Amino acid sequence: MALDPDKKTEVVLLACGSFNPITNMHLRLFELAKDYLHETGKYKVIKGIISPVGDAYKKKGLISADHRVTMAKLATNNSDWVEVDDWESSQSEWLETVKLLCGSDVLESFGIPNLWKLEDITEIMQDYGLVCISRAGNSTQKFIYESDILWKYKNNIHLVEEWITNDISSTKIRRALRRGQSIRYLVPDVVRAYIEKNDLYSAESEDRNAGVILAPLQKNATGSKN
Ligand SMILES: Nc1ncnc2c1ncn2[C@@H]1O[C@H](COP(=O)(O)OP(=O)(O)OP(=O)(O)O)[C@@H](O)[C@H]1O
Ligand SMILES: O=C(O)c1ccc[n+]([C@@H]2O[C@H](COP(=O)([O-])O)[C@@H](O)[C@H]2O)c1
Repeated sequence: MALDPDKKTEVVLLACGSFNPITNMHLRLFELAKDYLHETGKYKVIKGIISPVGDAYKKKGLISADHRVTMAKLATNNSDWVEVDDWESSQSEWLETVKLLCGSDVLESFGIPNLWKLEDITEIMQDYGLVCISRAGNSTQKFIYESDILWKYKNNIHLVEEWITNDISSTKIRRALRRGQSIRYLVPDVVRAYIEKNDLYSAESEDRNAGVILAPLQKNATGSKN
């Protein structure tokens, strides 16, 4: 049977990360990627999934997965296509990522020695593809030219230039909170209320996992990775 050339490929977008806490920009990533893919005329985005990383990732300042998942769920409650999956966050071991929607800092992290397994990057690129939203100040295109593996699979990388630039990051949200500054209009109101009610971010919480080597690198150091 001949394939229908007008049939659009259905796409599920998966975003991994700490979401510590989730911000309006994380939610914008999905809208930007969906608009971009629809404008190509080839894809139909049917679902978006947010998968917060588990506590075993041990990134500095990472508060408990329970809180991070709850905030992500509150933030997506009124979305009709983006939802939160807590499977990854509830695993006792840190897990490798296999397909994704990401910001360009994550794409650039592919180049950090021993952080990602080469076979994982290859699988993501070859079998699933990647939608990358460029972050203000990042020259992602140049990075793709300079990386052999990214260059090889460049046709599977959808680079979305974010022309309404917005440099919100979770790090900046936590910093503002430590300084007693307002985070209103930077994260969804329900997330802001949850952070305040549970007094989630402080100088103490920022010190969590201080001095711990990130899980992927640690795995590598013990020889179980690569
Ligand atoms: N302003 C932004 N523009 C483009 N991508 C972003 C932006 N903020 C976050 N992302 C992307 O969202 C995903 C999840 O990010 P993560 O949870 O690490 O948040 P973050 O804001 O980057 O956190 P941190 O400040 O702690 O690094 C990653 O793919 C990251 O690149
Ligand atoms: O799969 C891997 O090898 C891998 C290596 C490094 C990072 N990751 C994922 O990338 C995400 C990075 O999140 P963050 O908050 O550190 O920017 C997080 O979801 C990690 O699990 C995944």
